[in-house]
Amino acid sequence: MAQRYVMSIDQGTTSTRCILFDARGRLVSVVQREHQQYFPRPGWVEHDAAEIWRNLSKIVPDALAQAGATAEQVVGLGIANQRETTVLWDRRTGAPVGRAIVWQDTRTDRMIEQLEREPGAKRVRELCGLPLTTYFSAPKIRWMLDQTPGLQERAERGEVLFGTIESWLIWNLTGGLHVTDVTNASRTMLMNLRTLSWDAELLEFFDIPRAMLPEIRSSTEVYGTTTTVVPGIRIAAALGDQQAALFGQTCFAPGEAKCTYGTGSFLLLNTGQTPVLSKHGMLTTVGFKIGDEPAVYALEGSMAVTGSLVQWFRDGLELISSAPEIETLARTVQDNGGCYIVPAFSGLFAPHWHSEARGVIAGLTSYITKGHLARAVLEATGWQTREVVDAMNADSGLALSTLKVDGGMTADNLLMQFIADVLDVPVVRPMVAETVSLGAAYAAGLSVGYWPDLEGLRRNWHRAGQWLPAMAPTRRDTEYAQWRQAVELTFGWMRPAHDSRRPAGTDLIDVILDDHRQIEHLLRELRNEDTDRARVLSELSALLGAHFAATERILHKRVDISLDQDILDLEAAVEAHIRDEERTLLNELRRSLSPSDRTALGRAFTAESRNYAAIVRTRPTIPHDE
Ligand SMILES: Nc1ncnc2c1ncn2[C@@H]1O[C@H](COP(=O)(O)OP(=O)(O)O)[C@@H](O)[C@H]1O
Ligand SMILES: O=P(O)(O)OC[C@H](O)CO
Repeated sequence: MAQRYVMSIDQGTTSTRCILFDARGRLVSVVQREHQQYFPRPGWVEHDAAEIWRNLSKIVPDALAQAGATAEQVVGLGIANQRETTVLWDRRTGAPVGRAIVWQDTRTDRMIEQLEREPGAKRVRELCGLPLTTYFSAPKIRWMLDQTPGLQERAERGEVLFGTIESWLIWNLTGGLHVTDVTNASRTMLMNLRTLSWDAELLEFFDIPRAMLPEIRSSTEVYGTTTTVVPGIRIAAALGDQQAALFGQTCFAPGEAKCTYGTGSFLLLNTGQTPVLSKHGMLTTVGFKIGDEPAVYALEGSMAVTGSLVQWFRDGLELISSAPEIETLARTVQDNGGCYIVPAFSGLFAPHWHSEARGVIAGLTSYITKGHLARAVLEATGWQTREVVDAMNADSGLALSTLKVDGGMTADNLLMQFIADVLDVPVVRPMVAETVSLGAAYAAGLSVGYWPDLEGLRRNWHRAGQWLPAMAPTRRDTEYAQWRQAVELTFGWMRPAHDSRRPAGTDLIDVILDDHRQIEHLLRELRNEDTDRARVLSELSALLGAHFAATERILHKRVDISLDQDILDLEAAVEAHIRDEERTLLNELRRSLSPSDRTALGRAFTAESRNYAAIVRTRPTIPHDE
């Protein structure tokens, strides 16, 4: 009989991998393709979902060809994917709406500041287990719906669909099945952690139409069969990549944990069948759900920037030409020379969750060489792990006794030793380093009966590397204190919009767009019956007055909108003003103004708004309609 395989796809932040595994969990073939990273503005990160799909279409047949196998020999396909990254697409044509917004993207930081002030903000974490930050899908969806006129209405009619990457890939592979798995759904901020279904309160909070959302399914079940690329393969599992790694590391029992060190790093602890809400900055997430069995939950400590700091050292600073060279360079010195790098490139994730933080290099003196910087880069991953483990221990009431690791950075011995040193526990690495792919394969294999049970999978786990702690406690404590001091320096760098502390040099177009988004937000708030209308009307009145005054004085454009009119008429007039300005005036300004003019006018516009706010506090406000 012909050999049978499980196929897994790992759609990661930087590349997509297709791997065939045999029954003993051994790799039979591996094909990988990178996709382009788009950084259109500081803090923005985008992917082209169509490119990711094209890459997948190439690597799947290539992986089969490399193994000399046919589709009939594949018992099932498991998909693991970068989580949270948000794709919108047209149900009819299947074309993505703009680029996908990647999990690292911080463009919604101001929106988050505003949402935090909303009455329902406190409930969000209780319902979905996640803090309000730029990281998750809901604010990204909201941002996309706000950007394109008419998109919200189309989403309400179900003409525009949302999915995380596995959902997008399954849609394409099956010719239109719109599903997501429960682990990915648990990263959107829209799923209720206990009912495992979309939550009405959360949908209303973010104003996201239910019609655009996929159906939530288990992590292991046959969703459908591929109809394209290589037709006839059962899609038998899907998991977020970090949950897939938890599965691949066979952390099936409560108390078992792993940390995957890739672009970012993610430590997950299996907490069993009850969700544990963190008091120390961990996320509560779904670990996996096997068929009809109850879901298994996890606590997660997410570190946004770890391997990507090494990439920045290589590509941004050009101090090394390949990632492994960082270890060689770091070994040219004995220690970090007092230098710390806190890579808050996407704000700070666990356990701090400061969307407005930005990175620092602290402790610079003329003594510091690129060797010290290389050490500081690696140590940043170690210290971030320490912060996460401390928080995890505090939440679970247990002390982690060993850390199972995997991912690209585990090739770095100096780093692995440093992690063992700062955690003061052994660090162990399994034989198969491709744990994400292996986890997706395990889940798919279980789903179709290729592997009978979890115990059999456990027996496949073999230790390949171990690092034991060797750092003196006093050194550990002193350096940890310095790290924490450096972390504090990153807080509060980016200020929210409409905060009087907004930096004076803000770009004009951004200032106007910020005003528009804030005005729309207040109008939306007015439609909410539970809202404090008097407060919102007074905020809206102040903002409209300041915005119109600045538009007239700085842009010399007359605004014929009276604040003294019925709220419905005012709403229509304001919406027309926003539409008109964004279609015409802003594009003209983009074409005609130089960057320095934009900054100067942005400063003037902000100053004029503030001036108005200061002198017109007693001017008439929008009339109450009750
Ligand atoms: N020897 C090394 N030392 C430190 N970092 C490394 C080393 N080798 C690879 N990396 C980092 O690991 C990351 C790649 O790991 P991988 O698990 O493939 O990531 P992902 O799945 O997130 O794409 C890159 O960010 C790279 O900079
Ligand atoms: O694709 P990776 O390995 O960088 O993982 C990304 C995470 O899933 C983001 O939450």
